[in-house]
Amino acid sequence: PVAWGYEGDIGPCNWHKYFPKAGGKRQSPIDIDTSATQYDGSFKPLRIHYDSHMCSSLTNNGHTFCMSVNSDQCNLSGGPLEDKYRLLQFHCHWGSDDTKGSEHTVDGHQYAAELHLVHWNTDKFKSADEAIEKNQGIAVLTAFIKAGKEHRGWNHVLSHFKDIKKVQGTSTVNEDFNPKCLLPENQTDYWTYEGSLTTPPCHESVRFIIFKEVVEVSSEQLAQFRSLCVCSSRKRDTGEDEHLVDNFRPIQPLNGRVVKASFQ
Ligand SMILES: CCN[C@H]1CN(CCOCC)S(=O)(=O)c2sc(S(N)(=O)=O)cc21
Ligand SMILES: [Zn+2]
Repeated sequence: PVAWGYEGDIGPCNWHKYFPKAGGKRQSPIDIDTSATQYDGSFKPLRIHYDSHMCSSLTNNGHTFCMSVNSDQCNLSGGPLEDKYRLLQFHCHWGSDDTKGSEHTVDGHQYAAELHLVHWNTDKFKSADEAIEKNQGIAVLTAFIKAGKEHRGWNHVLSHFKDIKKVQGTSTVNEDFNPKCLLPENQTDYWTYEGSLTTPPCHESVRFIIFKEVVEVSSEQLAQFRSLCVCSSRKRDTGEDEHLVDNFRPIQPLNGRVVKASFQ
């Protein structure tokens, strides 16, 4: 597999050389210009049904932490979606400090981090591997994160981070944990548009659903995101660990796409 990252020669400006979709016309993330969004009154209520007995495993894949879920009871439908989608995994993007880290921006404002709950279309496709390449294959529920009061739900995830500090570390999460607790209270106000995976291979298969309400976590909790390392061994020369930070892709051209709003 081709190595890619967020800085230097393997950074986002060069992804298109090995991952041609990265140069496509409906790429993500984007800036949400709230003066140009269009209210769509036709959306049905979003239906987010997760069970909390889903056993899952947390991995550091060198690009983010990834909580993979293997429960067929975690489903998403309604809102702008025509089909039923199943939760595959969730992960985040964050910065080297609290002033940056989100992938999408709102009127040019970047948040400290961004949560992605990734779902695949089980009505149209037989596997996630198939769905990630197809239009309408993926739906990503997205919440912005800012520094503020401590978020107790996040501690269930962060308590496993010591096991995944190094790349390819994996930890099994068995306790009753429902990822719905990571979403904002208001789940009726969101923006939505058609985009892509924000990492290689950048398939243009994603419907983003981005909540307007921002979730607060403490600065100490954000610092724990930054405790993850990007490699499995110590850096050769300095002997220092290289920490996983600024794992967000720059915003991409809208190319005429319209961002819809579920609220006026
Ligand atoms: C580091 C690789 N990130 C990929 C991994 N997956 C692709 C391969 O899937 C195999 C079944 S994914 O579909 O889970 C996915 S969603 C997003 S994002 N940031 O746009 O929400 C990135 C990625
Ligand atoms: Zn993501």
